[in-house]
Amino acid sequence: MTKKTIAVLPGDGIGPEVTTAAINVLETIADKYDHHFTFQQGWIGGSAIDEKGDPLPRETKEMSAESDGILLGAVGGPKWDRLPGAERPEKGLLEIRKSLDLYANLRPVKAYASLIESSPLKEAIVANVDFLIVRELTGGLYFGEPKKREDIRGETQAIDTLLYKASEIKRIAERAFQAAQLRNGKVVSVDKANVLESSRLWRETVDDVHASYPDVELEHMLVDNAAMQLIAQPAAFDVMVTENTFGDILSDEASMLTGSLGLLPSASLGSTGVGLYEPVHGSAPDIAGENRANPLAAISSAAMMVKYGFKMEKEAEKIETAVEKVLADGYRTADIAPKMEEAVTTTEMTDAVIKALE
Ligand SMILES: NC(=O)c1ccc[n+]([C@@H]2O[C@H](COP(=O)([O-])OP(=O)(O)OC[C@H]3O[C@@H](n4cnc5c(N)ncnc54)[C@H](O)[C@@H]3O)[C@@H](O)[C@H]2O)c1
Ligand SMILES: CC(C)[C@H](C(=O)O)[C@@H](O)C(=O)O
Ligand SMILES: [Mg+2]
Repeated sequence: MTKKTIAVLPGDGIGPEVTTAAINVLETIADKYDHHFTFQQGWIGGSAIDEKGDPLPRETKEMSAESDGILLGAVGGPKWDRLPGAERPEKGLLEIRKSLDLYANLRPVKAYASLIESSPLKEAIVANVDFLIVRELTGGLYFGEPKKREDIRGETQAIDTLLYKASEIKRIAERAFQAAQLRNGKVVSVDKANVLESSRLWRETVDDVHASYPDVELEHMLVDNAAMQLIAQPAAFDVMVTENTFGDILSDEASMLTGSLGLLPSASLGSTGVGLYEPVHGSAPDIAGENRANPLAAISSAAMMVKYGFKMEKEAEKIETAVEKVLADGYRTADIAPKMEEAVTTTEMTDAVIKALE
């Protein structure tokens, strides 16, 4: 019996609904394969501000650091939108990523065959889409200093700093080349090297790292072109590596190649051993509390946890196959349902996945 302690940080909006779904799936897996998973809940985001006065309370940070893996829902919502940057729910998420040095955010983008075949969404969904976005997660505009507002001659101005050290670029490039070696051997590095100094360093560093991976093909692409190529020929991508902000935007764009943002999982990995697993989507305040959210992104994030965090390959595959099966069987939450009246709820979709695991 393998024992694992999982820190569960549901957060805000649909976060609690989709993390509950993922926990139910993980409990089924534990029963089936004779593992023992202990779940410890912690506050993060807006609900943590309300309960503890801090978007990342110390106890959440400590519990997460000591866990074997962190399962996160989403943070944020209109209730906290007017708070200053340093006090916002999103600050809790950025702080946990930074404090655990989770610099490599893996965001797989894969179209399910059954969604292409059986859904009127088929024009949006593109066959053969199967690539991995490797997003740098602890640098760039999100963290660079100075980051502040100031009054200059009676006018307010705001500064964010896009800063990258060569060492930060090197380690994420290494992750991308290694991922490509396990896939189809092709990396596209996305930057804005025609304008940004940080991107010119990015490009040079990626080229330097590439010298150690001669078996991997490398192409550099400007981010505006990449945004277009993702739509024009998405099946041509294998691994895309990019900086924090570009990766955030391009992954939401890429989600629509699969039909919905509610399908995309992610793993944030770093140097400390503990990983954080969360859907790419946010707290979806427009559907929160309605049992309408698609839980598959969170469930697939749980699959990434058992695969990357616990090295349980067959358990991960079991979850992935169950997700494929429920889609092939026609289960559709509202975001992917051809007709609203045919949509299943979050809990019905979760129950279908659990049934498919048995
Ligand atoms: N990792 C995170 O915690 C995270 C990620 C993105 C946004 N956010 C936060 O979430 C809040 C809302 O942001 P937003 O509205 O721009 O983005 P969002 O991702 O929450 O929602 C965008 C759209 O996608 C839909 N959607 C998202 N997830 C879905 C799911 N699982 N099933 C069905 N539909 C889904 C929503 O209903 C909405 O229409 C903001 O406060 C933002 O900062 C948090
Ligand atoms: C909520 C926000 C800070 C976060 C990000 O930009 O990293 C989110 O959009 C994501 O994609 O995880
Ligand atoms: Mg995002």
